[in-house]
Amino acid sequence: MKLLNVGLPGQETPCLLDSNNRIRSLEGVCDVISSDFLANDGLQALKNLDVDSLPIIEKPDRIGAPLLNPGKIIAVGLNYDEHIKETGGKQQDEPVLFTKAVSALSGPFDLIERPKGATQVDWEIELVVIIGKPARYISEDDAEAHIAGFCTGIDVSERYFQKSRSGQWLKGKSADTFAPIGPYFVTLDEFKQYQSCAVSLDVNGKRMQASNTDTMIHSVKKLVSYINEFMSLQPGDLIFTGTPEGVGLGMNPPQFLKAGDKVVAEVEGLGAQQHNVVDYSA
Ligand SMILES: O=C(O)C/C=C\CC(=O)C(=O)O
Repeated sequence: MKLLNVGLPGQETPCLLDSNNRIRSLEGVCDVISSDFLANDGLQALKNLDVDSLPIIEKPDRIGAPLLNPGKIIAVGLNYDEHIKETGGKQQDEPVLFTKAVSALSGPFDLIERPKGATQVDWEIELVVIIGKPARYISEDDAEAHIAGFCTGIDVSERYFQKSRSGQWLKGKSADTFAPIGPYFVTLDEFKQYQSCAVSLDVNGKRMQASNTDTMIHSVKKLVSYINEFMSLQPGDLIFTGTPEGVGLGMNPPQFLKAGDKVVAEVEGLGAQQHNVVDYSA
């Protein structure tokens, strides 16, 4: 099943994408697709639905993030060899984890806003895991039982804030609009190929990132289990699984986003996002 939320921020309603890629409303059938929806076994309630009877939405006002109100966003750094090389780093003994503020969440066609004082806003296409069931100290073998599905995401990053403002990476990873996800969330039963899908990102029509999740250093199952060593996971929690090579920081000279740029990002099978970049204005 492909699930999405449609509507202006704060007024989203639940929808699904049918087999002809038409958006159909789930209003009155279930609540908005959110951490509460997953915690309340919302996916189970959608089984045996008569999709053809659901009203079609021809022109949605806006497509929102396909999972609202995540309790936390955990992200993985340096999870592809070529990306480690381009940043001049070396592989760490264990996965690198950081958080992104939940207020960074945004929709798949929303603006990416360069925060006040930003000079080095960078792109990072990523496969995003959506947790479906509570998880505590689970093994890699059990990880899939706790995954609801996947979506496309961009780990937008302000490199100066991340690397030169002291302390943890989260300073550069958390501005509003820095975690766009969607356009839809594909449930695990329809997306078993998560460890073998193409990922790409273009800036102003030029391909910057092109890789495949089969080159991740730490697999999705490993990451879910590894994160669980340090914290429990709850329905709706998001895991950004790391970006491959081709970020602006790795270019010579480095290249960053400026107002007016256009970013297109896609994980194969999970849909494409498109964003215009603007500067923060009060
Ligand atoms: O130079 C570093 O220390 C790391 C720079 C970028 C890595 C990153 O942000 C990631 O998510 O991976």
